[in-house]
Amino acid sequence: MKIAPSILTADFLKLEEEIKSIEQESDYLHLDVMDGHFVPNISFGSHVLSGLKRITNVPLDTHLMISNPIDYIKDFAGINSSFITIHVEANKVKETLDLIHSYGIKRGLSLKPKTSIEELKPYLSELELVLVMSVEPGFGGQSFMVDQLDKVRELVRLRDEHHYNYVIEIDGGINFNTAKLAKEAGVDIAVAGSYVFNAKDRNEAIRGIK
Ligand SMILES: O=C(CO)[C@@H](O)[C@H](O)COP(=O)(O)O
Ligand SMILES: [Fe+2]
Repeated sequence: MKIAPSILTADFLKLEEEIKSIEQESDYLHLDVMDGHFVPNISFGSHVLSGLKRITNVPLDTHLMISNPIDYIKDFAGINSSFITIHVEANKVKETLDLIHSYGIKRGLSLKPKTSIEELKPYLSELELVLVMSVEPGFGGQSFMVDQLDKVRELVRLRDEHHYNYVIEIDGGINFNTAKLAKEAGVDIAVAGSYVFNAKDRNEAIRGIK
């Protein structure tokens, strides 16, 4: 299982140093973009992220928790992210996924804990990533919702049955114990924010999860 530390819990006054402190063991850098409308919190936008590629070779994994992602895909395409993930509860899902694809970026689709997997089904054949939220989106440091692993198991089943190409990512409340459950359910990439950034030895924490 790959690990994508979320920089949401990093100290933004020394972001470069913070990224250097985890990049040795990180498979992706997970970037949580929040608009204060789709979720009750505001984080950062493409301008803040635009220099990341100059300071790290770790591939970027962008998670857009915004209501109208179509208006911002051009800006986020400019940061050179490997994946851009939008939410199925956002506006203009199909058009936005097509736009992400037109930039040669891998398309991700996420769902909130209360959203049924049925909502994803029309899009699964065209996705490179499905992101299962294991907390209510908006904040780091929440507890893992173990019932969301049923969605992971169903996504594995659907992928096998229809030969889909997506990887399965899980996001929220990942730590040493919950990562094991995620791996057993079939997760390919686990996002870990507070567990990594609050650890004394961050690379050791990531190695521990792996
Ligand atoms: O997308 C989100 C929250 O909305 C996540 O990526 C969190 O930032 C993960 O933080 P932890 O739950 O691991 O602290
Ligand atoms: Fe996230």
